[in-house]
Amino acid sequence: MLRVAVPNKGALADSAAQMLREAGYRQRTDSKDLICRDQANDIEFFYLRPKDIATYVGSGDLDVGITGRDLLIDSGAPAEEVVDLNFGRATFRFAARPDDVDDVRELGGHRIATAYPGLVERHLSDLGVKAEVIRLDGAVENAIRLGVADVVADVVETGATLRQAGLVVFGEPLLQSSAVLVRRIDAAPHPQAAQLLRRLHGVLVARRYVMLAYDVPAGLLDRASALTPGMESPTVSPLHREGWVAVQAMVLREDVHRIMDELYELGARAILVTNIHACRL
Ligand SMILES: Nc1ncnc2c1ncn2[C@@H]1O[C@H](COP(=O)(O)OP(=O)(O)OP(=O)(O)O)[C@@H](O)[C@H]1O
Ligand SMILES: O=P(O)(O)OC[C@H]1O[C@H](OP(=O)(O)OP(=O)(O)O)[C@H](O)[C@@H]1O
Ligand SMILES: [Mg+2]
Repeated sequence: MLRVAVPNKGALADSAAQMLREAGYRQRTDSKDLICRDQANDIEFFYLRPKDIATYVGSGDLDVGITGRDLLIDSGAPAEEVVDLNFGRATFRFAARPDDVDDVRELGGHRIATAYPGLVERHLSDLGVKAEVIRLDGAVENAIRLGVADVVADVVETGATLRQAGLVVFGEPLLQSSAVLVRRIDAAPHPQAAQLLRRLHGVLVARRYVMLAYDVPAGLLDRASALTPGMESPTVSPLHREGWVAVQAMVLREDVHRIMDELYELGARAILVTNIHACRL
């Protein structure tokens, strides 16, 4: 049975459970449950703090897990990213009072408060900067106001928390983070892990693409196909009406309205868009 770590609460928990549901797996119905066994798929989910997930996976106690890229790096665990799951996007940045520090090269000798000390220390050592890293559990923006630190290093999503604390970001982001599937480095192949990965890929594709169907005069098929090349090639079926064909192809969701306009101008009609619920490519 495959043992999978899933965030139990916080910024990644709901989206992770939603994605696993879309991939056809059973998920807990009570947010207090810490384990959910999906017998039919031979897989067991363990709900854990996202900060601990890379540690469990790196030690081999669990086979794979969903966590943040920043948390994976922070842990220093022997685990690696298998796929970007395209949710929980955030940047990880330095911030300080305006007109205080505004360049990472000026960080030497400063006190940096963070809940991600492993990530920050690694970054500073890569830059060759010697600073004091103060490990806090959260609400790190307050550390400056309270005189505990001069700089914070934290997750920034909308920037609202920093703004309210009167802080501004400086320097390049340390990292662009998002939710990722992780496994132990050098993990042996596992059939259920391969199935999980295939299903998650299916969800990612189903979210990014829609199915486009339209009718077009056969003489315009080449030009229409160039607009909708699909994955391998569009499906073309005969229509009862002489000289017309029906076409079906996957297109990127973000492009669909532009493509529909172009198809209509070309002469295509009955242009329909439908969602894809799941797929294996
Ligand atoms: N707005 C956000 N705040 C915090 N973390 C976020 C946000 N958006 C995405 N993330 C990502 O979520 C992960 C942190 O999740 P975690 O559950 O530990 O933090 P949290 O939601 O702040 O929960 P808590 O503060 O209750 O521990 C990181 O990978 C981080 O990059
Ligand atoms: O850029 P924003 O959209 O404001 O989001 C980022 C903020 O949200 C998180 O804090 P959280 O509310 O989880 O509190 P915490 O610091 O106690 O973890 C994170 O630590 C940042 O402070
Ligand atoms: Mg938090």
